This record gives sequence, structure tokens and C-alpha cells, in this order.
Amino acid sequence: MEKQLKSYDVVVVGGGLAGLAAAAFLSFNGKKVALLERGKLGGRAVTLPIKGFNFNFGAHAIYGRDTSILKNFENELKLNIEWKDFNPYKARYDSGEELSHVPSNVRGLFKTKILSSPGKIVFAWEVFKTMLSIDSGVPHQSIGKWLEKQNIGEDVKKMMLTLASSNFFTSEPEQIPSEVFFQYYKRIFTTNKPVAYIGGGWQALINEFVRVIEENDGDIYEKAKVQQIETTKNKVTKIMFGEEQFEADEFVFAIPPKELLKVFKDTEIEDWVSHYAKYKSSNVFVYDIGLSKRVESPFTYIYDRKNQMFITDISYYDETCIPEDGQLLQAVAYLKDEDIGNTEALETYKQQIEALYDKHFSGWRENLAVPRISKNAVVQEIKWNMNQQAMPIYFPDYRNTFFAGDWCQGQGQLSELSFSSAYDVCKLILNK
Ligand SMILES: Cc1cc2nc3c(=O)[nH]c(=O)nc-3n(C[C@H](O)[C@H](O)[C@H](O)COP(=O)(O)OP(=O)(O)OC[C@H]3O[C@@H](n4cnc5c(N)ncnc54)[C@H](O)[C@@H]3O)c2cc1C
Repeated sequence: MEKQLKSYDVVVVGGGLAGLAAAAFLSFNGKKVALLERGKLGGRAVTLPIKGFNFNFGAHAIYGRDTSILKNFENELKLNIEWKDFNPYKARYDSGEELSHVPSNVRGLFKTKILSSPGKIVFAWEVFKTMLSIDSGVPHQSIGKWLEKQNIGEDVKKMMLTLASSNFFTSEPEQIPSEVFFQYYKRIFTTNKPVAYIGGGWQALINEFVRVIEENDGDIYEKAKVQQIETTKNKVTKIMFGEEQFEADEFVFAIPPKELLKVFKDTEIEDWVSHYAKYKSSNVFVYDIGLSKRVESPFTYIYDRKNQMFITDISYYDETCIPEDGQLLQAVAYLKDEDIGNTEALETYKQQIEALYDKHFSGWRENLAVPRISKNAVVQEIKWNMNQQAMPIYFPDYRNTFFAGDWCQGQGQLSELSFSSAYDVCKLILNK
């Protein structure tokens, strides 16, 4: 059967947050856009409705929302986002024997027990130096090595690594390149809104991007797995799925490197992408529990410093994710590379999380309505260490081909990397 040929200004491949954001921004700015997604829109930001609970596959915390690139999308596309700011007074670090305030603001810093009195002053000074770029890291040096060379107390070093662990979702924060670390915290330390959730979860944001695409005559194709492309010397000319063929002036690929490798098989881009496809990702163990009745607890966020895992009372911030009187708690543990796929190690994570639930949300077992576990969720496609670098957003030899996602160069971590790479790609296309 003859394949149908459709023409667009831009074809975006991949309907995760990066692809959705790019398709919305480009269509809003006058481009005729097609968005192709192999499954369901949202990618890793998918929401799973089970028995009246809406489980976000990942947490939907936005870090530094007032300085984030998502804010640019929100303002420029007039997205309707209901922000739910994190309550630092209901957050604690669990250090084993005692609970301590999280030093995410001045009061928390004053009250926290995890820093000594001199340590509090040194930590505040480090924050100040980061904000002013007096500290900005050293090329080819990890933050662990950078800290080793600093004449600051062990409590301050440990505090900085704890922060990095929780913001970068990693059990090995010392491996983060020092420049990536300081670039991130320069923004986060100047924010007035360190952590916020989106009312209605990721799905609410996905719906907003879809609304903008549809209002601006963009076309969305679900169950559209792109398997093949056509290239000429320095251009992508066509992409194909099933019986459909698409041609466009520009192509945005918002699909992870391992997928890129398949799509770009036997092209120059295959070679270029191949080493990014070998990179390790940051993986986590997620254990959500939907409870039929709320369990009383003074806290809505507990971070277990020893085991590097945390619990968030998602339903405290977003009541749309629960049935009446219910509660949704989410625990996330940062996986070590060697534990991925190791049944025994994963069982230990599960037991540690259950012990943390027992300690801070006792009564959860009696009220458990739906447990949901992901043993190996990819929280970020690139894991930060000295051997891995984020992928550039374009390949100089292919002038009409761009890349976006949380494996690409951009600002921030997690979804912020997806949004910022998508934003940069849109600017490049619109400024052509
Ligand atoms: C457990 C967990 C917790 C998280 N917590 C947070 C958090 O608190 N805050 C935060 O900011 N971020 C968080 N994240 C990260 C966030 O979810 C991701 O950074 C973001 O969703 C990545 O979006 P993306 O578009 O870059 O990639 P993806 O979501 O991977 O999107 C890629 C899309 O491309 C599609 N695709 C692949 N191949 C093809 C093909 N050949 N043809 C067509 N389509 C294709 C896929 O189906 C997918 O939809 C979390 C993630 C997880 C897993």
C-alpha cells in the first residue's frame, strides 16, 4: 500500500515533557507542528489511576519554580498551573536517632541539628559564595574531590552532599561534576520557591500542553512509533511510522539516546549518538501507598539520611490524587548501580522503606488500599559522573535536526533539563 505523505513545518518525535513542551511552544509561535508519540502522552511523567488514586509515576516536584524554564513556558504560553508550594515547616531529616529541621530557609538553618553552630555560619557562607559565583567548581573535578580540598567542617561537607543527593536523586552525590553542582545551586539558592508541586500532578501539565498544541492547529499522533527516517547529506528529510510518512523543515527528537540509535541506524547520527546511548541513567526504587484513611503525622516530608530515601505525603499537596478521606504517600530510594536488578538488594530497599513508613506513618498497614512499586524507574536518563556528559541539542552537520530531553544539555535537573533543552531548541528553530 502506498504510504501517505504529510507535510509540516516541524515534526516532534516523542511526547514526554520535552516533546510536549517543544510542540506547544512551536505551534503557539506559528509553526505547523506534528507530535508523534509511540505510546501514551507524558512518557515518564505518566499518571496511573488505580482505584480512585492517581499515582504519578514520578514525583512532580519542581525545584526553584520562580527561576525555572517551566516558568518561561507557563508565562509565554499562558499555561494554567496550580502551584502547591512545599511546606518546609513540615519537613524533617531523619538521622537515625533524631529528627532535624531541613535547612532550606533561614529558620531551618537556625534550628537544624545536623550542623554545628560554626557549621551553620560556614554553610551560610558557602551558600553566599555559590550565589555570587565565587565558588563555581573546577573543570574535570567532581564535587566530592572539590569538597576534599576545602577547609570546611565535615558536617558542612555532609550537608552539601545530602542536598545534592536529594536534588539530583542520586545515592552517589560525590560523583557529580563540581561545575554541574555549582551551576545548579547558583539558581536554587536564589529562588524564593525552592520546591513546589503541580496541582493535578503531571497530568494537569500534560493537558495544558495538549490544549496549546490543539488550539494552535498542531496535530498529535499517539501510538506512532517512529522506526525509520530518511536523510540526505546533511538533513533529515522524512520520518515514517506504519503507513504514514512525514516531511518537515525541522525535526525535534525528544526520545532517549537508546531510541535515537535505532531510529538513526546507518546514518552519521548513529555514530555520534552511540556513546550517549551507552551512558548510565539515574535509577530509583519507588514505593507508593494509597491509604483508605489518613494516617496522622506532623510531617509531610521525611528524608532518611542514612539510607538515602524519602517519603512525601503527595496528597497533602495535591488532594486531586486521592479518593475522599484517603492519603497517598510516595517513597523514593536512590539506587546504587550494583543494586539494579539485584533481587536481594531490591528486597532490602523495600524493607527499609516499609520501616520508614512504620516509623513516621504508623497505621499505614491497616489502611493500605493500593501499594504500587517500581523497582527500577529511570529518574534521569543521564547520571552525573565525571565520565558522562549531557548530549548537545543539535548536531552541527545536520542543520534541521534537534534533540531535547533530560539527557541533553540544559539547565537544572530532572524535568528541568527536559524543559530547558526543549526551550533552547525552540529558540534555535524560531530564530532561523
Ligand atoms: C520515579 C521518578 C520520580 C521523578 N521525580 C521528579 C521530580 O520530582 N521532579 C522532576 O522535575 N522530575 C522528576 N522525574 C523526572 C521526570 O519525570 C523526567 O525528567 C521527565 O519526565 C523526562 O521527560 P522527557 O520528555 O525528557 O523524556 P521521556 O519522558 O522519556 O519522553 C520520551 C518519550 O519518547 C517516546 N518515544 C521513545 N521512542 C519513540 C519513538 N521511536 N517514536 C515515538 N515516540 C518515542 C516515549 O514513549 C516517551 O513518551 C522523576 C522521574 C521518575 C521516574
